[in-house]
Amino acid sequence: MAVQEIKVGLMGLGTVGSGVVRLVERHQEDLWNQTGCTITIEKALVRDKQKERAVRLPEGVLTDKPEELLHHDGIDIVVEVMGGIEPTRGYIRQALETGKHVVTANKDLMALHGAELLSVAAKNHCDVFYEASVAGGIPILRALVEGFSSDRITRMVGIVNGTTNFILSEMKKNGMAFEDALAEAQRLGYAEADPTADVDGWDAARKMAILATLGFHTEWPLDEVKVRGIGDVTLEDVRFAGQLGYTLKLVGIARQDEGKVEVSVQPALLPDEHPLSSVDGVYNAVYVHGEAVGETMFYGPGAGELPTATAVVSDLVTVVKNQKLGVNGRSVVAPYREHKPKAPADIWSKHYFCLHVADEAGVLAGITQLFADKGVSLEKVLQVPRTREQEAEIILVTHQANGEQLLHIIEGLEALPTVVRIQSHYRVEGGEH
Ligand SMILES: NC(=O)C1=CN([C@@H]2O[C@H](COP(=O)(O)OP(=O)(O)OC[C@H]3O[C@@H](n4cnc5c(N)ncnc54)[C@H](OP(=O)(O)O)[C@@H]3O)[C@@H](O)[C@H]2O)C=CC1
Ligand SMILES: N[C@@H](CC=O)C(=O)O
Ligand code: NA
Repeated sequence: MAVQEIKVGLMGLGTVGSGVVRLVERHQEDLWNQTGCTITIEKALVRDKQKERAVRLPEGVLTDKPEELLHHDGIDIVVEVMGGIEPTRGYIRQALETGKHVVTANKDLMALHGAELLSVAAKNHCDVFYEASVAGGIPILRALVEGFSSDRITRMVGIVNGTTNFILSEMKKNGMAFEDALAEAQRLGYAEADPTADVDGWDAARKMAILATLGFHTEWPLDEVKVRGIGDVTLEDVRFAGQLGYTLKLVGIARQDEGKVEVSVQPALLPDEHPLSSVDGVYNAVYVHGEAVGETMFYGPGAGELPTATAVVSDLVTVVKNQKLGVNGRSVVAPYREHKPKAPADIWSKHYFCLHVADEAGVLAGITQLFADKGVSLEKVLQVPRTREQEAEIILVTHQANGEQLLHIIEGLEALPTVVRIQSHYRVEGGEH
C-alpha cells in the first residue's frame, strides 16, 4: 500500500512555528505509526525570508508569498502560528474556502472571530482545531469538549497566561522588579509580540472567552469578559498578600450558577493552600468543577516553543485521523445554551482592601461601621501604623459580598474623610475550595 504524504502549509516560523518544525521532524516515526501518513512541511510563510532562523528547512520551502501556500493544491492542512487578526483571518478563510483544514494557536482570532471561522469550516467540511490557543501545552480544550461531554461544568478558574504568572512568581520569590521579569519573559519567548496583551490581561481574557464558550456551551464574546491586568500590582502588594497567607495571581474566573454566567480576569489573592497558588513561572493550570465529576485540575506549561508545538501537532494528528475516517468538519458542537450574563448582585466573592488612612483615633471603627452598614462582614482586619507619613495602613478581608455591595463599599470608602486612598483592592478567590 502506498504511504500517504500529508503536506502542511505552515504560516509563521517564530517561536511556535520552529517548535512545530522540530516536533514534526523528531517525531516522524511516531506520527507515522499513529496516522499511517508521513507529514511534511511543504511551505512555511514568513515576513522576512532573510532573517536568521532557529530551524533549517529545505530549499524552496520558505516563502514570503501567502498565495504560494494558499493556492497550493497539494497542501491539505494549514497550520497558522503567525498570530494577529488581519491578514491572518483572511488567510484562514481562504484556506477553508478551498478545502484546507486549519490548526491555529491564535487565541486573539478565535476569541473574536471563532464562530465565523467555525461556520466557514463547517460549510466546507473542514476541521478547525485550536488547542494551543488556551494554556499552551495543556490539552484543556480536548478535555472540555470530549472528557467533560457527559457533565455540566459549573466553574473554571485558571492561570492561563504564562508571562504574567512568570512575572508575579519572580516578584514573589526573588523580589524581581516588574520590568526585569517582563524582559526575561520576552527573552524566553513567552510574551506576545505586543506584551501589553499579556500584562493588561487581554491574552488571558481571550482564553477565558474560549473556555467559557466551550465549557458552558454558550457563546461568550470577548467584550463581556471583565478584565483587569497586573500593571498596577506592586512588590508591596505581593509581599503583604504573602504575609496574610495569600498568593497574588492573575486568574481567569468563569462561573455558572443557575444558568447565569460570569467571566472575568483579574489579579486575585488565593489562599496559599489553594492548588493554584503553587503554580509558578510559565506554568498554567485550569481548575474545572463539574456537577458530576466534582473538582479536577489541569497543569502544565502555558507557553514556550516545544510545549505549545505539542498542542499544535496533536491537532494536526487529529485532522489526519479525521481524514482517514472521512469525518472532517463534523466534530464541532455549536453553542446551544441561552446566553445569560450574571447581574452584579449575582456575583459573590471575598475582597481584600489595603487602605491608607489618617493615623488618628476612631478611624478603624468608622470603616468597620461602613462595611456593617452595607451588610458585609469582615474576616480579617489589620492595622499597621506609619507615623512617618502621618498615615496608617489598614488591611481588610471581607466575607462574601456581591458586586452591588462592593460598589457601595468603594463609594463609601472614597467618601470617608479619614480614608486618604484605597491603596489596593483585590478579589479573594478560592476560599470555598
Ligand atoms: N509563544 C508562545 O509561547 C505561544 C504563542 N501562541 C500563539 O501562537 C502564535 C505565534 O506566536 P509566536 O510563535 O510566539 O510568534 P512569533 O512572533 O515568534 O512568530 C510569528 C511568525 O509569524 C510570521 N508572521 C507574522 N506576521 C506575518 C505576516 N503578516 N505575513 C507572514 N508572516 C508573518 C513571522 O515572520 P518573521 O519571522 O519573518 O517575522 C514569524 O515567523 C500567536 O498567535 C501566539 O499568540 C500560543 C501559545 C503559546
Ligand atoms: N503570551 C502567552 C503565550 C501563550 O498563550 C502567555 O504568556 O501565556
Ligand atoms: Na492547550
